Amino acid sequence: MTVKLTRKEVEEHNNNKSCWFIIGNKVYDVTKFLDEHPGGCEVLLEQAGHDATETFEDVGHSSDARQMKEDYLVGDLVEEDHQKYSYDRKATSNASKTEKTDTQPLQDKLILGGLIAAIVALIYYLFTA
Ligand code: HEM
Repeated sequence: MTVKLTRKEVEEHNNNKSCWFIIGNKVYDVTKFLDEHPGGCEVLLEQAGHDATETFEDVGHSSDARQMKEDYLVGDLVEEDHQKYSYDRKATSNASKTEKTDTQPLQDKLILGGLIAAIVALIYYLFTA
């Protein structure tokens, strides 16, 4: 079973003896990773006890880095402390993009139908002229 934590509990782990932060409503303990982080320990300590989602995303971490962070997972935030992130909004706007492409086949059919009608009209015109 996953451990459920509150933002308040995470806030207490805000130093180099115990450094936790939140990424995407999940809690990570990076105390042991501080000296290994390729971006340096300072940036991690700045986020200690806070929500590091936006900064983590802004850096554009590699998929290896994303995978790596799961080694430091300690638990999930309780439902009440969940937050909507701007990358969720991005995800929704991507979803509406998908909706747009969903209507694409209909547009394609209309264009194709128009073309066929034009060709039929041309043949009819040639034969009756
Ligand atoms: C558990 C969480 C994290 C893991 C596992 C992680 C891992 C990594 C890794 C593997 C890299 C090397 C480049 C790459 O592969 O993308 C990196 C670079 C970096 N990370 Fe993190 N990181 C974490 C959290 C953060 C946070 C919260 C920040 C906040 C600012 C941050 C800032 C940076 C910066 C500034 C670089 C250097 C980018 C560069 O020099 O190109 N990281 N991180």
